[in-house]
Amino acid sequence: MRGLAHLPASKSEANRALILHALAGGGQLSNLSDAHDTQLMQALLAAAPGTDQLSAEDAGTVMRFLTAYLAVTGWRGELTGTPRMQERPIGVLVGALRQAGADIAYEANDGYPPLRLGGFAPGTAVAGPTCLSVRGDISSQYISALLMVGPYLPGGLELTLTGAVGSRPYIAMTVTLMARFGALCRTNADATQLTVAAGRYQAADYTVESDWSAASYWYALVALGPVGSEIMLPGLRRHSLQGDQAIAGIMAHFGVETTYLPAEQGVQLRQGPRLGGPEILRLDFTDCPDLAQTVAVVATALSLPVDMTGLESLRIKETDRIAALQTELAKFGGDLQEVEPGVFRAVSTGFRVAGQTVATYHDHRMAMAFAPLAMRGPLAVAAPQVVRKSYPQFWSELAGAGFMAGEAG
Ligand SMILES: O=C(O)C1=C[C@@H](OP(=O)(O)O)[C@@H](O)[C@H](O)C1
Ligand SMILES: C=C(OP(=O)(O)O)C(=O)O
Repeated sequence: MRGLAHLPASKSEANRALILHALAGGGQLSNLSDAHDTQLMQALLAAAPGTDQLSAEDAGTVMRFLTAYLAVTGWRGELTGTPRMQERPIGVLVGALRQAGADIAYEANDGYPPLRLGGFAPGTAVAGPTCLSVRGDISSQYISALLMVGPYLPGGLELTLTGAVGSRPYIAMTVTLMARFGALCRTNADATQLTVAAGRYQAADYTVESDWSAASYWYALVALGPVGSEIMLPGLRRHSLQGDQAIAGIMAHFGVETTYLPAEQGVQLRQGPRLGGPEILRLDFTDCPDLAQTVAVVATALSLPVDMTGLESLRIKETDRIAALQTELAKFGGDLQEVEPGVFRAVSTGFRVAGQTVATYHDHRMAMAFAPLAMRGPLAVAAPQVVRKSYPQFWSELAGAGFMAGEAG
């Protein structure tokens, strides 16, 4: 395996920075990637003033962050997405924005895109902040979207989170980036209430970090590769804003050692001894749902059973990722069953890689999570171009590392 792989920049950081930059009206953003979700956010922000028809395509962050941004900036028009996006819920966010004074209607099904935005008319005689309350167990993207427009709501925003809250590191990332652009966001002790001061963002420069979610596929390659496999990943930081940095700790269980290089040069991955542990490892993906597919594939391929929890949000992502994993793992002799409510056990039933074709369900992570199985035998990936959503160079980087990228016929 080649010694170095290039990662894309984080689409989560980039799409927040783009919204904050648009509201601030200045500053220099560096290391924006050519990932489609990032390119799309840039293109739609630029196009919005001159059009009344926008499509967020299949990009969750674009759909949710733009809904809030367009609402408070008084944009009028239709915001839609792919057929799959029209199945991904947005009712919690729309409900909150309506309460804040946004005119938003559903064009087809209640609670789902496409949306018709008809302007913003917040109350005027407000004493204190705009108080909104949202549940936190469907998508943290609603919360990030509301926080980012918080300074522009009358009196600022007091946001109460109810119930279980998933993907918390993404909320923390939002708060940190808002601070970079000069907005003050305070959190109470149990992190159920977030208060954003009214004001205006200030122009700021920001360099987007490389993407830890994308790094997870290189961790998988090292875990499944021959003894001595190693790879360097430039651009990853020890002090990351990304919750998917959790992959470093998770993959230690599968024998991948992470070394942070000096001066934030990146990380070096090396296959080493596996951490000892219980017979069946238990891992919680509540805070890092995008890592679940990578880990399910590695665990089954290595015959190291894992009980996976916190997978609830996987059903409403680019595809139903639990169903997709179950179908595709079964082709190789892997199994993912719900052994008790909310606990999915990933196990091998005689794992073998021998020319199977992986279906990808319009989901970049299905393609990239299964690709490392090439370390164990030949396989084909259907519709490989799905990777463009977050990691357009994935196949060329794999080829550079010694793999022949081949498309399924
Ligand atoms: O805010 C973000 O950048 C994201 C939040 C997560 O979504 P949920 O909050 O819906 O879990 C994650 O799965 C997605 O890829 C990116
Ligand atoms: C869930 C994802 O993206 P989004 O929700 O932004 O479409 C993802 O990239 O895994």
